[in-house]
Amino acid sequence: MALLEAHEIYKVFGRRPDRAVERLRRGESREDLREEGLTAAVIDASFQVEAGQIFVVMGLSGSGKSTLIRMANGLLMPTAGQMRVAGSEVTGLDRRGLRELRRDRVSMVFQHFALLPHRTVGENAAYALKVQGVNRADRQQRAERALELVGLGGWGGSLPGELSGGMRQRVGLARALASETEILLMDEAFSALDPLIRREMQDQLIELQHRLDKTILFITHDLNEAMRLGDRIAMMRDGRIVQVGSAEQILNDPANDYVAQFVQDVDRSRVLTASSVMEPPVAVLGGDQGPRVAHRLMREHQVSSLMVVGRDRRLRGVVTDDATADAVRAGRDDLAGILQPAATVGPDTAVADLFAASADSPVPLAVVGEEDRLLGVIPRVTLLNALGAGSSPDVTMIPAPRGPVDDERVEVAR
Ligand SMILES: Nc1ncnc2c1ncn2[C@@H]1O[C@H](COP(=O)(O)OP(=O)(O)OP(=O)(O)O)[C@@H](O)[C@H]1O
Repeated sequence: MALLEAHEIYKVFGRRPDRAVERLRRGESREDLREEGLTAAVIDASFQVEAGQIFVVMGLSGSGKSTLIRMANGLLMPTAGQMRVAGSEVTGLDRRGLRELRRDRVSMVFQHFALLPHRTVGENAAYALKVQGVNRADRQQRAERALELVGLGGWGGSLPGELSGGMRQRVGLARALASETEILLMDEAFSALDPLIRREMQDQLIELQHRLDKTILFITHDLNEAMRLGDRIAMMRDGRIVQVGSAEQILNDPANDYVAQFVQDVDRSRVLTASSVMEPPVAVLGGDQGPRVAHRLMREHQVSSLMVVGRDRRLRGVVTDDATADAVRAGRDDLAGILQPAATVGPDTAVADLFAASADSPVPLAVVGEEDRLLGVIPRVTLLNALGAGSSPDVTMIPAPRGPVDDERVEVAR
């Protein structure tokens, strides 16, 4: 079940917003309403965030992102539609329910969170806990733990003025983490930072998310940030969500011209991963097969190398046609001596890093999952195409087969 779910949400600012929603539902446009001084900030937005995901809402200024995220913790109430957080409907909560929601379930990090300048970093990190009435010893302990998580262990006694911008942002993050809620809302949290520090914070957030398994709703107007962080991304335009998908889906299959135009300058080679350019191997060789079978398979499939997997599907290495032909001529009946180690990458390796990983090897790159199980191969030609992926829109995209190599292909070799 989704941990956070928005269902057909509308938010209209201005007089008689309910009637405005009816008009929008009947097909009137945002501009029609604007002429009358009404702002349709969010229009018919639906999405689901699964537990443990980073869900990014991305859009230009004024597209409705902040309004949307504020409805996830009840800072704003939808004009129509439902927002459900951890099974409870935010719209239906009274003041006390909302207080509990913000205390126990959802904390928020802002772009410019006001650190209290005369309070120490530790007191700032513990601030939300103090407001919640957590006792002093507990809040100190939780704040210290949170500061350590963001790399500020030992800074608790300093004043905010003694910290750099990036460090202050970490205090804001620590403040949210100290609440120990399962959901974090982050509104342009890194937008005020220098590019290098921003990247560092993004890396740290990804790392923290892996470690703490938080569910994060992250707002940004920066597409590269969205692509780096988002397990899923909702693209907003003029109050509407125009596409929801993974970075790869949005790059490879933009829902409309607007999204296509938006993503055209993205460095694809950094966003696309090995799993999006790999292909299933035409055939693989069982580890207990000999050079004869290898030779026949390579001829049949007109390939010059074969990946060799054990019965457990783990990659054992690769054999080439030259070596195999020699072994057949020499009358050998096992692969010993001709099996070479294959160059391998994980499915999440960025396309930009594939070429280095191939170590200039003439055989395809093997993509392996957990325990070295073969997921697919990336032929040289794809690698060369993918190298130009940063600049060329027509990089070869091959649908990613997920999971292990299918049985049929392994059987060929047996
Ligand atoms: N309290 C409000 N009263 C009236 N209009 C509002 C209010 N809050 C937001 N709006 C309007 O709603 C629209 C969406 O604003 P919102 O702040 O959600 O967009 P955004 O995508 O977060 O943009 P930004 O990145 O600039 O904050 C804008 O036209 C904004 O002017």
